[in-house]
Amino acid sequence: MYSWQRIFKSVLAHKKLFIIAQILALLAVLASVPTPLLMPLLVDEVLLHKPGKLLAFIQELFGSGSPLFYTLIVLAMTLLLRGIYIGLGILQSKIFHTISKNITAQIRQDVLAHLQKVSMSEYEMLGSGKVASRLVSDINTIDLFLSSSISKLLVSVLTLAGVSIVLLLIHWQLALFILILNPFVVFFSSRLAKKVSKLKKEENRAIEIFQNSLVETLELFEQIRAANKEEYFFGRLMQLIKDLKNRSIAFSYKNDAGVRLSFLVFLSGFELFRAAGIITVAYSDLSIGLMMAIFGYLWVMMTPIQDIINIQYAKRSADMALQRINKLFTLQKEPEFPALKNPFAMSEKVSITLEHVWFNYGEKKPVLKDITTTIAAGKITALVGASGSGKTTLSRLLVGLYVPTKGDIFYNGVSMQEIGLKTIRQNVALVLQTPILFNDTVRFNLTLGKEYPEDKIKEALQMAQIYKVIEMLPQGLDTVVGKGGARLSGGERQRIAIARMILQDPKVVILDESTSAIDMETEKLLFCALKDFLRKRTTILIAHRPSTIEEADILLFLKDGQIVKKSRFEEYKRNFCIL
Ligand SMILES: Nc1ncnc2c1ncn2[C@@H]1O[C@H](COP(=O)(O)OP(=O)(O)OP(=O)(O)O)[C@@H](O)[C@H]1O
Repeated sequence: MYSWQRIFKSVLAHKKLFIIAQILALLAVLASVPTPLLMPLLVDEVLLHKPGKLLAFIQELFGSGSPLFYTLIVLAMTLLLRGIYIGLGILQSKIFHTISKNITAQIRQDVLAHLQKVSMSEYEMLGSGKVASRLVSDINTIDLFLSSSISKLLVSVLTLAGVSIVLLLIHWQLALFILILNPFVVFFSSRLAKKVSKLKKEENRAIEIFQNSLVETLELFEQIRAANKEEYFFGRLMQLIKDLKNRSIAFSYKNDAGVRLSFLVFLSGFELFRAAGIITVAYSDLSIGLMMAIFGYLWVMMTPIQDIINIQYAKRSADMALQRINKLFTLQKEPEFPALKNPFAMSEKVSITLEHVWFNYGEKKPVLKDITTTIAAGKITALVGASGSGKTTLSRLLVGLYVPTKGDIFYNGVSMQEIGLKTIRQNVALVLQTPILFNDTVRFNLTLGKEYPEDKIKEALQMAQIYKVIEMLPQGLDTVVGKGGARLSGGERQRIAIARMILQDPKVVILDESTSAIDMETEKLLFCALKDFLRKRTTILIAHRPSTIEEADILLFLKDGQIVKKSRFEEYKRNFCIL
């Protein structure tokens, strides 16, 4: 979880950079504070012929001259100081941005590192749009606040302090009047900021809902069109756009009104101070030049005050963004079992034993109920059962995507709790019915980034009965398959997934309806080619087509989450009608 305390600790972790930037900020302020004083002093000392310290300073350095000479010298000094101020400002802002980008990149990495370990059940509840918006816009909001606050807050406070000192030295009564009124501006603005933040929250919620719905509609577009439901789904999106628009209007104009109102307060104060300045000149010894300098300082004060106000706005948005990011950190991780033993390394073939295995998704009723059975090593076991009986759930447990709610699973007699889920997933491969491919090349979809010799890839493709298809593609193995593998047929995608599994060379193979989209003839060829490969391993076949499970040595019958029968295929065929 990230708190502001933790984030600012990370800022301080960049100690060296942070100190350099603070020194630059201090120097920038030192260069900027005296600047507004220079030109107005010329009014008194040159125009009104009351020579003072500035003129004496110029004469000592550059000698005496005409009013034009003095004005040009002061102009040059003013521009130089302003140039130094801007230059130092750019440097320090670069440093502060580097610090804040480092921190936000770290937050992004930490969120991703957490998501990587989140349990599957939590992951299923997450919308990808939701996570994307949190990782992109919420972290940007934090970045905006961080970079503006750490870079501008100190400069603003120092500038205000410096200006206050100069004003007090010029005319303390007028200065007190200005300085006492200014906090009211800040207070009034922060009250406005609070009100606006509520609307911002609603706007963000509307953005999130719209984004989730948009992503889902676009992803399922083909199904939506096939079901003739474009109007319904796109109509829903239109409604969400309207909702978003209304909330955005409410937020943006009120936000704008808030900013303008606070500016109005400032401007009113500004005019009031100017009036007070003229009165002070009329009734005290304040010179016209110094009055003009005070007017100049009023402008100088405007930027830091506005910056402080904006930082408050940014802080409120960033608070909410941080809350949403922290919600991602509350997602439960999958259990981390220590990798104490590796039964897969010990022997060629692996048996699997389930002991009183129960499983339920979240708070729902159990899907698997007290399953105790053994899946023999080196055999092909078919899992048979009605739709919804729990076959896929069982295979997810065997591959270590979920862990049993109660009971345990043993591989060659070693509990999964001593093997670790990572080792299990390395050695147990699950091929799904509808594999979704990466929008990348066929090669990447086969290897997932791991290096394999070309002949191994070819062999896997041949075994999976997909080599000829790939050969015909315009760029062969380097052809990009489209989003989710859209440029390939369902059966081709299934065979690519099987080829990937062959390359992975697992000890246990689970084929969950993974040949359902392949014609029976190719399926037969596939199983013939896979025969030797599967015989050297432990295989679990899930299929509804009797022809697919013909090769199985043993059939396990699942009904309502329980194993109700174990038999051979011949027996199954004989009792088909009874079952
Ligand atoms: N991620 C999930 N969250 C909640 N419930 C789930 C989830 N996946 C499956 N279920 C429920 O678990 C039960 C078993 O589903 P499972 O997919 O394991 O059945 P199956 O035997 O493989 O079915 P099919 O033959 O149709 O693929 C079903 O009632 C299903 O609604």
